[in-house]
Amino acid sequence: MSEKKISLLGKTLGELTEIVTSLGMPKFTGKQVARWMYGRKVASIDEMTDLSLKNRERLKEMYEVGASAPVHEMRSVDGTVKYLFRTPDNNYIESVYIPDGERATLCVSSQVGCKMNCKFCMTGKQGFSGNLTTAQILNQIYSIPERDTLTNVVFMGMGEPMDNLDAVLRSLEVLTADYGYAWSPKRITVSTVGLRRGMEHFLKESDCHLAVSMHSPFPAQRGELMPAEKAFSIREIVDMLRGYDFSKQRRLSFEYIVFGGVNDNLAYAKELVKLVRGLDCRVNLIRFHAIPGVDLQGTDADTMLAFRDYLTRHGVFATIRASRGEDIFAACGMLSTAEKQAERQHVHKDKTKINK
Ligand SMILES: C[S@@+](CC[C@H](N)C(=O)[O-])C[C@H]1O[C@@H](n2cnc3c(N)ncnc32)[C@H](O)[C@@H]1O
Ligand code: SF4
Repeated sequence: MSEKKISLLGKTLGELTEIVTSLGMPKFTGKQVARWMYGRKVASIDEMTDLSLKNRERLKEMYEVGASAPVHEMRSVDGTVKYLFRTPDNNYIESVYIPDGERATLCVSSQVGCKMNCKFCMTGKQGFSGNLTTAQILNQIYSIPERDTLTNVVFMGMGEPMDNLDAVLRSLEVLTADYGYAWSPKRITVSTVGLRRGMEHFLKESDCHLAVSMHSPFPAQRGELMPAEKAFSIREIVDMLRGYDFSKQRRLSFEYIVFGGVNDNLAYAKELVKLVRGLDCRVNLIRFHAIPGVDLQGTDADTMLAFRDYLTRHGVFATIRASRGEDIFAACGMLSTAEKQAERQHVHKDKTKINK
């Protein structure tokens, strides 16, 4: 994305209409531009051939499509592909394409780094560098080669979506509106550590699925793993969620990384059942992807199965999430961290060369 021109990618129909009318074009041109952008997914304004040449030239003076291809990709033996996008300020964000039979899910990032500092997360270790714009969020979906095969999008990449909610909501509007991708909100899941104001706003403004990262049903232990617990605890989160209807289209799930010897015995399963009793939800058990310098490990397959079976027997629908892309820096934030480190070493080497 060039810095000089403004991206059309990420603009809502209202904004596109405002842009074209301010340039003296008729109102309906806004709809035409939206169709070229989100329906045809064009690479340039020149391709918008039902706009007059004069109008395309006028639009090009200040605007561009604003899509930019990934700078790096890593392919796993299991078909998973990790893409790395560069942001204008030379940071990196990751998106992961996960094919699975008839489904193809893209896991997208919402921020560069993250403020939440969860103990087990590589993105958290990076600290926070900035929010992604709506254009940068949508570009991850717009600019991968598999874009036309996607069936689902999950906001489970780098960053905390509820901490960049305006941009996330605008990207959800474009993905679900008739003028945009026209996807059902059932194809999209937004994952969060559980920020109160953000969740309330999200639940009011969107019909997409919600996933809450739980990782422990005990507030004290959760607080050690996830500092956000101290601002709004898992008990308060669950109480708040009881006020919403998840029995119909919208789904509520809890993510639970099963750490060996930390939160994997049945006392935790028992407390989890107690915590979510009466709430329409499911629990996804996740394998931990080890990250350097953190004294946590995953649990074994039998313990994971026993945990799932306990939940299921006690009325909580639970699944074990298949671990994908183990061979390509599976943990979110690993690839972008590696890229940034390599770049720093390169700069360092270049500087030492100059100094010699
Ligand atoms: C990277 S976060 C992004 C969304 C949001 N910030 C959140 O925490 O829910 C998506 C999911 O990945 C999980 N996660 C983070 N680091 C992980 C790791 N090393 N192994 C497995 N899952 C991890 C998080 O707990 C969360 O459930
Ligand atoms: S798990 Fe989510 S909230 Fe926690 S540091 Fe990572 S990206 Fe941020």
